[in-house]
Amino acid sequence: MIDFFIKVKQQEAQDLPFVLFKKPNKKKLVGFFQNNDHLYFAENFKERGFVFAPFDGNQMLLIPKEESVRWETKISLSKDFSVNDIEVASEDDVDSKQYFENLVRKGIQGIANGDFHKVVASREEVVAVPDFDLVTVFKKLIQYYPSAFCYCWYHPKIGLWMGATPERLLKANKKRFYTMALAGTKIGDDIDNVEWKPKEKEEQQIVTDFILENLKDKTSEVAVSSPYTLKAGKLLHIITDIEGVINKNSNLSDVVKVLHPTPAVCGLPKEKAKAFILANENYDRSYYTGFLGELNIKEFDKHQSKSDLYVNLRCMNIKNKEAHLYIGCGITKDSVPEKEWKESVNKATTMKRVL
Ligand SMILES: C=C(O[C@H]1C=CC=C(C(=O)O)[C@@H]1O)C(=O)O
Repeated sequence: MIDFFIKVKQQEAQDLPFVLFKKPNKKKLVGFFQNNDHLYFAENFKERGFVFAPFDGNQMLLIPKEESVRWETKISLSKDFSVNDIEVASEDDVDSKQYFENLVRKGIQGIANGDFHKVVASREEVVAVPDFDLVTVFKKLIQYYPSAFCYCWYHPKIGLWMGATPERLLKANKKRFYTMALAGTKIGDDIDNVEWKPKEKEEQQIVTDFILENLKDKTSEVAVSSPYTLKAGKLLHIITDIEGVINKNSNLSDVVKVLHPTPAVCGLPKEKAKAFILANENYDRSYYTGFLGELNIKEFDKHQSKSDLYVNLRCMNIKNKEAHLYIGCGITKDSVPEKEWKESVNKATTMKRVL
């Protein structure tokens, strides 16, 4: 069998769609290589393949299982992969900083007016990448972020996206499901010695409550963990695990509709926060804060099909020798615009480190 990355290069040379991905804390790298350049869509979550869905709208792209070949390989993670911290906030950022801080202020005002409890404000940052090489960058991504879902997705009619996300949207195996409530951000890597402030704890509890409340009539036997700290590169977040059973009269599609877009990427209540985002952010989120992953995939030796979907965070779109990075921050009544800007700068380094 030829080398996995030679297969990737061949697919790239033929300008055909593909996706490469590695799940959190796993060493298996998987590729779905589509046989033609059609654009396929998933409509009802009954399809099989790899789905790539935008933040807004229902056009979920699909690399169908029956129109692609699946490859896998084992990767070895080098133990001390040293990641240099890079200075990112510069004078050039003054306009973006001002724009973003104003957006945060508007969000805080919306909360004060009672329009919503929480909203996620985001921005786009463009970095020149004249010598971009997909395989080199993807290899760094999987080395730097072993605990993330790392992916590289390409379609000649849509473009190239890459990311390393800490947020799982939904894992479903027949009727059993798992999801997480994620919120709060701190710089650091010591998960045992982190002190979360009441503001962050409260922000995360709101997310857990939202998920439980909204899944109530679609699921049963729901179990909830205590909140704990999750490491995502140089950042830490609070998460709560939630699992249970999807009711007989509900299905995967119903559960995804409840969860997406999650309060970690949109806000609460969902529709009002979404309307604020669409009206006030000065760019189109496109696939950032959408979701992606395997849909109804049967593993080699097992008979059950599984879906495993992630939220498209800490990601970038490569076009015309530029990397478009996307970064967002959860805004609550206690947010401070300058601090939220700094948090967005820290989050942007997740992708900048691999470029
Ligand atoms: C929206 C993003 O992060 C979300 C996920 C975790 C923590 C978040 C926060 O603390 O604001 C965000 O809700 C992003 O990284 O672009």
